Amino acid sequence: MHVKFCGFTQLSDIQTAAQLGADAVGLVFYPPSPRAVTIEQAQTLSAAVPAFVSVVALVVNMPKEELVKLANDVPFDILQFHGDETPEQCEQLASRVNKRWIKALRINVEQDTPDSVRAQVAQFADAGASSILLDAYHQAAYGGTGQRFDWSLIPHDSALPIVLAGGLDAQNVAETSNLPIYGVDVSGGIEVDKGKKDAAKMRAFMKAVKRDRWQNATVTDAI
Ligand SMILES: O=C(O)c1ccccc1N[C@@H]1O[C@H](COP(=O)(O)O)[C@@H](O)[C@H]1O
Repeated sequence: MHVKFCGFTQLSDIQTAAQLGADAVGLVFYPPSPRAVTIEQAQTLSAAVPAFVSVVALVVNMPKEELVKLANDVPFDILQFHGDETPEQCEQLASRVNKRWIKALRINVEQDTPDSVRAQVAQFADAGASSILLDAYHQAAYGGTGQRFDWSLIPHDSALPIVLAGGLDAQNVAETSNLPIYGVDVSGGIEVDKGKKDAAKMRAFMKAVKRDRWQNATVTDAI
């Protein structure tokens, strides 16, 4: 199980996340978010991330010119499109800045089914996404709402590895162990305040994921 911690604004928090073994750390480039960072903040934060930890730039409907400037100014590894971007837009924007990308789909329990989610994933797979992130739909926010969705809507035979997000924390992450997912992503569940992470919550989250991972490991996994 891979772990992404998202929404960093403070240097000590991102250093702690890396020390705890997070696979990826996310920076939010969406000004309305309470977790948004400036280019200058992002430069400082990304410079503190060691080798083998990926820096993810989360954007929401960001115009091309702004994205080009972001990619020029901030070293990051992966783009996370978390808005209304179509597969074609994601493909064009990501290729313009030469980055791998993942797309967040916001699951609406009133409308979505495993088949409709699978079909959307296939479209983003065709467009070149590396992974799909599934988050809860909220009518007033693009993400970071702390809300879960009905996990039975996660398709089993997805065309892309699935990262689960939305309302995860150290208490509930073990419940994800039998889901058909590649990783988990958390923001609010490791915070004391929006954008301010809590070292104890990050540690508890990692322990819960890794404990569960090794309890369920097969011999092949463990090699
Ligand atoms: O964190 C934000 O403020 C945010 C704003 C706009 C889009 C996405 C955002 N966060 C992402 O939302 C999911 C779930 O967050 P949570 O764990 O439920 O708080 C996660 O990918 C965040 O990175």
